Amino acid sequence: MTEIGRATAPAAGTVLNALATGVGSAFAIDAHTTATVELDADSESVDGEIAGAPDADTRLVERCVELVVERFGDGGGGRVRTESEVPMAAGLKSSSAAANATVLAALDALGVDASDDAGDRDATVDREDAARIGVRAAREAGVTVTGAFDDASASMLGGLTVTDNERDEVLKRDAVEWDVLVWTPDERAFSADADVANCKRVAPMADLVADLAMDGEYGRAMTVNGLAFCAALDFPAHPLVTAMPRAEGVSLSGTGPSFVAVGDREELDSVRDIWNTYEGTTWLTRTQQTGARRI
Ligand SMILES: Nc1ncnc2c1ncn2[C@@H]1O[C@H](COP(=O)(O)OP(=O)(O)O)[C@@H](O)[C@H]1O
Ligand SMILES: O=C(O)C1=C[C@@H](OP(=O)(O)O)[C@@H](O)[C@H](O)C1
Repeated sequence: MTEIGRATAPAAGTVLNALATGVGSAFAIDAHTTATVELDADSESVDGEIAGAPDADTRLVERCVELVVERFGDGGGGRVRTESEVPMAAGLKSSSAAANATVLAALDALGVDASDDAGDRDATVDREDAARIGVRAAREAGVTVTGAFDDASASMLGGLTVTDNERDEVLKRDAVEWDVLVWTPDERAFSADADVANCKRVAPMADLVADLAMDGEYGRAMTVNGLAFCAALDFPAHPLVTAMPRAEGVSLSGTGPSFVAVGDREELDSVRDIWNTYEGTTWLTRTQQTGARRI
């Protein structure tokens, strides 16, 4: 018998890149990845497919299904297919969105409820733990440096999180209501290929960003993060400088190449006019508060 589950999870933008110190911060945005999982007791393996990207690496989502079946199921394999609005390897946490959607879809196929509502007595796994399954799969598939629990928790829970990626713990969670401007150049930058040694050199700035974020000064935190990581990862500073007078915060997102600016819509519209002259795609979205869910 085949059991089917479906779920969706949002992408995210960066406040603090965790590659310097292991502490990171991210916020969910309104662009989503959807996963459909079919579990089959007679099948021995899990086959992944990414819509529109036949050559992309499917090990992350296959491992997510395997880990869920190992922990909550009774053997077997199946199929997972993702469809995504999130550009892959562009710094917008496509990997976290795909992993979270897949974990929730696999749980859904097994009839396991995932909820972080303390009053929900039927919940078998809370959403933070569900995100940790995706983080484990990302480590095992080799698509991450720190595990990226910052990105995974923001995508799973919605809103903004600050996390310790060595312990996979949420240090702070907050709701943020921002318009978000994104510039995604055409090139791609896989996190696993990032210059980690150079990121570690900017650790004193990462500590400052963490302090600002823990104090709720997210905009200034982001901008300091942007200056530090553009320098460490050799990305241009001009998208930051042009946005700084108008945005509440602006940063390189993750290991790039996308940039994100947050603030008021009218101010971001004028930044958009400038970023529109850059090659690639400039788009407006909003922060997302509810995180991942089954559908
Ligand atoms: N829609 C998707 N379906 C399945 N796997 C995905 C999807 N999007 C991304 N991934 C996985 O995540 C990897 C990219 O991760 P990463 O370099 O961290 O980029 P990002 O910053 O977008 O998360 C891909 O190589 C692939 O393994
Ligand atoms: O692999 C990792 O451990 C991380 C990758 C980066 O994100 P991207 O995957 O978006 O580049 C970074 O922002 C995050 O804090 C940690």
